[in-house]
Amino acid sequence: MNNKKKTIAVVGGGSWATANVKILTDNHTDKEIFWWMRSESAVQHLQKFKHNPNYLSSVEIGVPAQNISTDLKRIISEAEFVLLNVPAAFLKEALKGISPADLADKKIVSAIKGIVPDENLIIGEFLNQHYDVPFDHFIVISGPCHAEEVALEKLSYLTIASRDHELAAEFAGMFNTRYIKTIVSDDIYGTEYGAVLKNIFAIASGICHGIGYGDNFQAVLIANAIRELKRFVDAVHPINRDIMESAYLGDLLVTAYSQFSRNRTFGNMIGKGYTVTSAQLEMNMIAEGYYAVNCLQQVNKQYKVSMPICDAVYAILYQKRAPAQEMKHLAEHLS
Ligand SMILES: NC(=O)c1ccc[n+]([C@@H]2O[C@H](COP(=O)([O-])OP(=O)(O)OC[C@H]3O[C@@H](n4cnc5c(N)ncnc54)[C@H](O)[C@@H]3O)[C@@H](O)[C@H]2O)c1
Ligand SMILES: O=P(O)(O)OC[C@H](O)CO
Repeated sequence: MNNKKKTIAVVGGGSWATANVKILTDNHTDKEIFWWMRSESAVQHLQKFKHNPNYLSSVEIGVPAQNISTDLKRIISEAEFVLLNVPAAFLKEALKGISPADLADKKIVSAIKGIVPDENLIIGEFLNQHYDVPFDHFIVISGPCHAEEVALEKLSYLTIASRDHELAAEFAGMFNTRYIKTIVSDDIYGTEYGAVLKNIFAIASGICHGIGYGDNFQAVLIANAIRELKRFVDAVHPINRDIMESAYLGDLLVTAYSQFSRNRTFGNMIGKGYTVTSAQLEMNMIAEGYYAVNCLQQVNKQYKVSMPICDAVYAILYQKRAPAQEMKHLAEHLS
């Protein structure tokens, strides 16, 4: 394992980027952190007051002022590891000034739980096809972990997945803290798609709650959701995986039940009758599952997996079907 000082560029200015900066700072590995975000006013606020003005503003930031910038090319050029936290829907836009040469020889870590719209690619595939990032240089961070609980230093577990076990272990070493434990995996496809799907299922859970279904129904919905998740990831990347592990079932449970879940909150508003636009405006946060369910419909044309929960969410969000009617129809197909 490589013991020299690590350099890492954190890309994104939202809750998860802020939480990851905190974890990296609290971890004791010798490292220098660089941080990019698109908002100049947020950068200036961070440099002056050492807090992100827009997300997790209680977290004190220890990154030196000169290492925080809106110049993505410079921030990336400084680092060996690049940690992406931009919602998938905005990733293309965020990387538009970046060329494959800028990412050559970097280790790219995705903390994103989404699919790139139009391309319909998960992040590892997108970086490989558009930026020549080899899969051996690619790492995924996932698992049941909300940024808000990181800010509170509540004990959490993250799964670090890479085809290169040593690389995953090296990165996990940069993430372990008193309140973060890491699990190493080699299942990048299952980990990425599992995280994408759990967001869609959390929207379904929120919609059902908003309509008025109770805990008894929610339990059945989630039991069906984990089977739907398994069917899909096994079809896309059939390896021997235990779907009960934290990266799959754990992440589904936290997002479907937590008060901090963006996707559940968004779904709840839809169930209560908000339009998609008004729910999005109300939140100031991104529900990845909204974008993902549209992409997934396209991806699943190839695999033809039976996905009744995803189909119901798609029908409500993109075909303007009435939530109560659609969920009643779904309920007849659950077991
Ligand atoms: N929040 C969490 O607890 C958590 C945990 C694990 C993974 N993630 C993943 O991290 C990624 C980032 O999510 P988050 O929770 O930090 O987001 P967030 O909801 O906290 O913040 C929204 C982010 O989106 C950016 N954004 C909004 N509109 C934009 C636009 N038009 N163009 C470019 N950027 C725009 C904002 O600047 C901000 O960085 C997502 O893929 C999410 O699934 C989040
Ligand atoms: O759990 P949510 O709905 O806040 O989703 C955001 C991230 O995907 C966290 O896993």
